[in-house]
Formats: sequence, C-alpha cells, structure tokens
Amino acid sequence: LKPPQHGHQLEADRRNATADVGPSRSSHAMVTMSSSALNVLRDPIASKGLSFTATERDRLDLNGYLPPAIETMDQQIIRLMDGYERQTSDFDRYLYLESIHDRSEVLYFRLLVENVVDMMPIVYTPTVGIACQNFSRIYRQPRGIFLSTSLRGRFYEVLRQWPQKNVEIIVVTDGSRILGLGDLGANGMGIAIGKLSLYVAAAGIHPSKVLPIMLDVGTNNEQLLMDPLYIGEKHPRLQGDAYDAIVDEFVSAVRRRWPAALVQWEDFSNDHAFPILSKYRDELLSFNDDIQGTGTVILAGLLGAMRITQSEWANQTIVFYGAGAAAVGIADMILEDMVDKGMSHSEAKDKFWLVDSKGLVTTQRSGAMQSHKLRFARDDPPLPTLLEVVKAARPTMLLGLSGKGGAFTEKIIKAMRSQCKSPIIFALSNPTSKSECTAEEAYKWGGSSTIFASGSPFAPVPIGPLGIGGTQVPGQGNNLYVFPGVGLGAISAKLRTIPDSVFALAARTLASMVTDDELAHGTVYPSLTGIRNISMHIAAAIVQQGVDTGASRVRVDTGGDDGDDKYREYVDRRMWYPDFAVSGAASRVGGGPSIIVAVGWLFLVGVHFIVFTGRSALRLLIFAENPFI
Ligand SMILES: NC(=O)c1ccc[n+]([C@@H]2O[C@H](COP(=O)([O-])OP(=O)(O)OC[C@H]3O[C@@H](n4cnc5c(N)ncnc54)[C@H](O)[C@@H]3O)[C@@H](O)[C@H]2O)c1
Ligand SMILES: O=C(O)C[C@H](O)C(=O)O
Ligand SMILES: [Mg+2]
Repeated sequence: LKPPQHGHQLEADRRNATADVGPSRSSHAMVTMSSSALNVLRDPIASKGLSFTATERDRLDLNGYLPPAIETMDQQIIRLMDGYERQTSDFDRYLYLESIHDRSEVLYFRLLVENVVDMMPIVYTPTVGIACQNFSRIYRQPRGIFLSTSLRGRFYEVLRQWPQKNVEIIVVTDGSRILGLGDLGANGMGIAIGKLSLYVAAAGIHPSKVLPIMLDVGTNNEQLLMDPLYIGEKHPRLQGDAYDAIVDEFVSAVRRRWPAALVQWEDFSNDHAFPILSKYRDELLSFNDDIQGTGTVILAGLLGAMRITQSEWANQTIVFYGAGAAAVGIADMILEDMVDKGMSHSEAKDKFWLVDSKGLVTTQRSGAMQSHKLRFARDDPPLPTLLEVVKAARPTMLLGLSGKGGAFTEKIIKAMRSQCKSPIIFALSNPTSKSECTAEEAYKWGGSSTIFASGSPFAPVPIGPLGIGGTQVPGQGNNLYVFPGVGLGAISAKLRTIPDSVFALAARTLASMVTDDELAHGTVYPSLTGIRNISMHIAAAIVQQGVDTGASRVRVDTGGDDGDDKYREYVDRRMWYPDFAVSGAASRVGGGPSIIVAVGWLFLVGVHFIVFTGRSALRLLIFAENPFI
C-alpha cells in the first residue's frame, strides 16, 4: 500500500515547513502552508476529506483547501455510491474504486464492507483478472513493493525504507500463474492488492499493516515482453538457482524486517509453489493460498454437500479436472479428513481420479511425472479424455481446477448425472471465463438436485418455467472464505508457523457456519454478507487451538470457563472497522494535543486532590482541637 504518514510525521512536516527555503519570503509562507496541509489531505490513511471538522481544519491549516461543506462519513459515502452507480462496466467500477482506494483507505474500505456482495466481484475475481491483464496500462501510482531482478542484493534495504514498522500481512506473488490467465509477470501485482483488500475488508486488518509484494523475476509472456508499456523486468523468467536465490533473499529480508509478519504465497506456478511451501513453511509464518487455502475452502464445501445428500466419504468418488497446485491441495485436505474419519490411506486414495492435460493421471503413463501428481496417480490404464474418466470412475463429485473454460460439456455433465442422483459439481477455475461450466449449465444438464459451486460468482438460477421450482443459489467455492480468517488467526495468536491442523480446523469452522436454509437452496457456503463474522470465527478457533497446544505466543484470559466467547471477543477487538473516528487524521494528528489535554486533566485532578485532602486534614486538626466547631 501507499507509504502511510503518521500523525507525528504530519506534525513534523508542519514544523519543518517553516524552515523551507522558498524563492521569496512572501511565496515561502504559501508554499509551507500548502505542502503541510496538502500532505494531510493527500495521505490516504489519514485523510478524512470533507469530514474534517472546523476545529481540525483550523488546527491542520486546511482552511481554503477544502470546500466549506463539512460532511459526515455517510454523506461522503452517498456521493461515492452515486459515482459508482454511474460507471458502465465492471472494469470502470474497478478503476473507480481503486481511485478511491488511492485517496482514502477509510472510505474505500467502508464502501467494501457495506457492499461486500456487490463489490467483491469488482476488487476480486473476476474483474481483478481484467485489471491484472491491463495492469501496466492502468498503472497510475505506486502501491506495495516491487522486488525485481535489478534490485538483487538490496531487498532488505528496500523493505527497511518502508515507513510502516508493524506490517502484519504480506501477500507475495511472482506473477507466474495469475488466476487461470497464465504468466502475467509484474502485472500480477493486481492480485496481491486484491487479496489484501479482502484482508482489510473481510478480516479487519488495518490497511497500514498489509503489504503487497511483487517478486519480479521476469516473464515468459512474449506479448508483455514486447509491450512498450509493460512495467516489469523485460527478460525471460529467472530459473533454477537464480530464482531460488531471489526467493531466499526475499524470505531473509522479511524475517529480518518484520519477523512476526505472515507471508501468503499467491499464484506461483506449481513448479515453484510446492517447493517454496515445503522449504519455508517451518521457518517462516507462511502458507500457500492456492494449495492450502483452496484445499480448506473446498473441503468445507464438500462437507456441506454431503450434509445435503446425507452421505459420507465412503459413498463418494471424486474426479479432479486439473492436477496442479489447487487440485492437489484439495486432494490432500480431503484425504486427511477421510483418514481422520476412519478410512485407511489406500482406501481413501482409491477415491481420487485426477485428470490433467494428458488425461487420467496414472502410473502407467510414460515419461516423468511431477511429484505432486505422482502421489495421487492411479494404477489404472490411461484414459485420454475427461468423458472417458467420468464413464469409468462414475464420480459423485466433479471438481474443475484446470483453467480451461467450458470443459464441463453437456455430454460430460449428463454422463455424470446418468450415474448419480445428486451430482456435486464445482467449477472452480477463475476468472469466470475460465470456469469449467456456468451455474445454469450445471443445473440444466445435471438436474435440479445438482449441488454447484464456482470459483467466481454466479447469480442464483430459477428452477423450472418462470422459476416455479424456486431458485438454486450457487455457492462461491473460493479461498476468500479462508485466507482472511487464517491470516487474522495466525497473527492474533502470534503463531510461528502454520501447521496442517490449522487448515483442518478452519475447514470445520467454515463448514459449521452454513445454515440449513442455505443448504436447502443447494448452497454449501455461508452468505458473503457475514464474511467478517466468518473470518472472526475461524481466527478465534485458531487462537484457541494455538493457546491449547502451546503454539500461540499470546495468553487469553478466559475467566475459567471453556472460553469460546472470550477468544471471539479477543479477535473481534483486534479487527479494524473503517471509520474516521478511530482511524482518521484527527485521531492520529491529534495524538500530540490529546496527550497535552490528558496531562492537563491529570494535573487538575492532582491539584484538587491535594487541596481537598489538605482542607479535610486541616478541618480534622481544627476539629480535634475544638470539638464544637
Ligand atoms: N476457486 C478457488 O479458490 C481457486 C483457488 C486456486 C486456484 N483456482 C483456479 O484453479 C485453476 C488452476 O490453478 P492451479 O494453481 O492448480 O494451476 P496449475 O497450473 O497448478 O494446475 C492446472 C492443472 O490443470 C491441468 N490442465 C491445464 N489445461 C488442461 C486441459 N486442457 N485439460 C485438462 N487439464 C488441463 C494442468 O495439467 C494442471 O494439472 C486456475 O484457473 C485458478 O484460478 C481456483
Ligand atoms: O484469486 C482467486 O480468486 C482464487 C484463487 O486464489 C485463484 O488463484 O484463482
Ligand atoms: Mg490464487
């Protein structure tokens, strides 16, 4: 995010301004006045825009730099919503919201919190995908940190200069696999920014404590390399030792600068995603969102689906279309849950059928196979197409993680339906254009008892002519339900690392928050309107587990009872709500004066105390001498 300016820094600017050497004495006064006042107005964390009060305007020399109107936050929100509603495309809405983000973090996040269902698809998938594809073209001003090949050896120096001492959450990408859109190089910064918007809006992390980082090691995207407007390093991606050294330098720099911060690895191609996760997960507070966050959210959704069909793992056969980071992350989580619930490892593994671009993932395939796939390879003969796999496996669950839009064709879904009463179909690839099928297609071809979820949102679908059969509400099977709560929990508990048990716990917590009514509509995820509550519950469960197992470095006073509420209160208190009253310039800039006021009060109370006790003592003395007074 933009380097935040703190109250004391703003005050210092005001004082230093008088020492400015201007071209002439008369213009000097003007320059100094305007620069300090404009610093306040242009600081996206401190600025309150038209909500600066008359007193604040006097104190901060803002008079004349703002129009006379003094507005409440709600009035400002009305104006911003009016502008939002005038935008004619989602991409324009994205640009509009980002322009607010750059001017006032508080207003931007208030808009997101109040309009989460409408605005999530704008700042996040699917629109963030368009933003990433065009990131170099829409680039206006700095946000976050670019650690690029040309800065090798200086990463710590760059992080040290970042003005925020207390960064809590870092989302880092190397841009190599942005959603299902492939290698977008430095343009992938848009995804880190989008994820962090959710950390703030959905988990209440303060905007000054989140930091998007782009590890720009080049790109293999020819179009970008040839684009004169491309903002990233214009060379092919570093590989092998050179790549590893960059990641290593990044990790060392973060650990030195912000040892307690959490690092979320985002959208790394799977050749790096798995090795990075296993190399650093025990030495850095970190997790991979695409592997672990996705595994968690999909496990939760499938547990919900089994509540609808009143079945259990023993009754399931699961076909994965795509056998990369996300698919294997999900398979791992399901496998663990199956074993946890009493199945043997081999019994559980037999439930999985993974399909990649070459067909069924099987040990009988010739040539080398990536180790993450090998773990789930079957011993069956090769089957080249998804349709053949569906016919052979007879799945009850079909999960799309291929990045291949439209891959779940009518034939495939109908073949599944002919073998199973309530097909569970999750088309999870992002953005919408990469979804393996639409919600409408899933219900149309799979029947009205189909249970559907998708990575990017789809609108509810009416059932039967004129919707007489009610509506099916597709759930959004997206890691957005998980990473904000996991991050919030990890930093609230001050964990050192994030073990697998945290994700299993997050999945159970999320699954438990789906209501029977939601399930009755075929929705396996709770409504997004409650996302802050969901994040809070996940985080509280993580803190509680951390305290119980000794992994947490905080203590929570539970008052002797089992303490669920106390953990929720503890987390809830940490969550920031976008409001000028608690976070605007007045409270920050007013830090100095309020200390003076507090000291003044203490002084007066002290004087009163001395005078009163002195007077009483005097009276007592006199009374003792003369009992008739
Ligand atoms: N919904 C979510 O929360 C979520 C989370 C993570 C990833 N995803 C989506 O999942 C997709 C894959 O992500 P990933 O990290 O696993 O990528 P990945 O590159 O690691 O895996 C992609 C897999 O799909 C296979 N594949 C590619 N083209 C195919 C084709 N034509 N037919 C069959 N298989 C094909 C590849 O062989 C590979 O196994 C992306 O679109 C991403 O947006 C969604
Ligand atoms: O970014 C998302 O919407 C989900 C996921 O992390 C993805 O890579 O697709
Ligand atoms: Mg991702």
